[in-house]
Amino acid sequence: MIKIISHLWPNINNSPISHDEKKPNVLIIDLSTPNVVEIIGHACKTWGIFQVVNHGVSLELFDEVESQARWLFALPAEQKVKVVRSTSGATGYGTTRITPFFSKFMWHEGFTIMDSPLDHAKKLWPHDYQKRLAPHTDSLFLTILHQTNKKGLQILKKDQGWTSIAPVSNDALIVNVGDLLHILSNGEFPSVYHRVLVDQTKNRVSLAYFFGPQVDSMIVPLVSSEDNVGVVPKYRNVKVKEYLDLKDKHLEKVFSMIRI
Ligand SMILES: O=C(O)CCC(=O)C(=O)O
Ligand SMILES: [Fe+2]
Repeated sequence: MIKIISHLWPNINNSPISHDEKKPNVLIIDLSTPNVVEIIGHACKTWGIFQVVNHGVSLELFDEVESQARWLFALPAEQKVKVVRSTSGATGYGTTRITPFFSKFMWHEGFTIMDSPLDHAKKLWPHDYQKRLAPHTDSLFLTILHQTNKKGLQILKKDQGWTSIAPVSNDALIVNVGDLLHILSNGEFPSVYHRVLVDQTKNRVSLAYFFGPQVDSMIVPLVSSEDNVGVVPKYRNVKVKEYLDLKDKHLEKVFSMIRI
């Protein structure tokens, strides 16, 4: 599933939301390194988020995607709502899935593409916004993010509070662990809690690729390998669809509902 997200601001001079400038030593991983698998495993255990460089995706492709995204978001509202995502659907134009859990909508618009983005046409664009993307974990295995405005993404790091994560270069990708990998790894790779603050003076476009299994797959905590002798599963087996439905209803409480 791919989501293109935009925070487009009118030309106003409101003071920008301040961003935490702490420089975290989040791992920057060169994918051509020989022991890259171990390094990624370490990053998933310690941070749940890391950056990758030397991934083979060209800067030209990112530039092309960004200009297509800007063109898409600049379309008149009447045209965009023709592909509005239905309340139960995953694809099309609209707000984030976490929106129903917050009293205010997030100021952000997105196009999500899975099979066909041309799902249902229904006008439901909200009018009351908050100027950020609220704290959440991503639901699938891994999220791969490309951001054109380097500021805004923050993760909640134990003992450090909200910590900014900025890509090291224009073509660096940020990768973060999602809930299904958390369950699959029996909590060894915890899904990372993150949010996005938006600077009102700048447009922000981000491209998120959510990597996950088919919805009818069963997620089973991996405890049977040689390294895991004696380890008991912390979560019950759960079908992807069931997990996503539970999360839609209960958001963060979902882990406690499948915990053994
Ligand atoms: O825009 C970003 O940098 C992150 C977006 C995000 O967290 C999401 O879509 O789940
Ligand atoms: Fe996210």
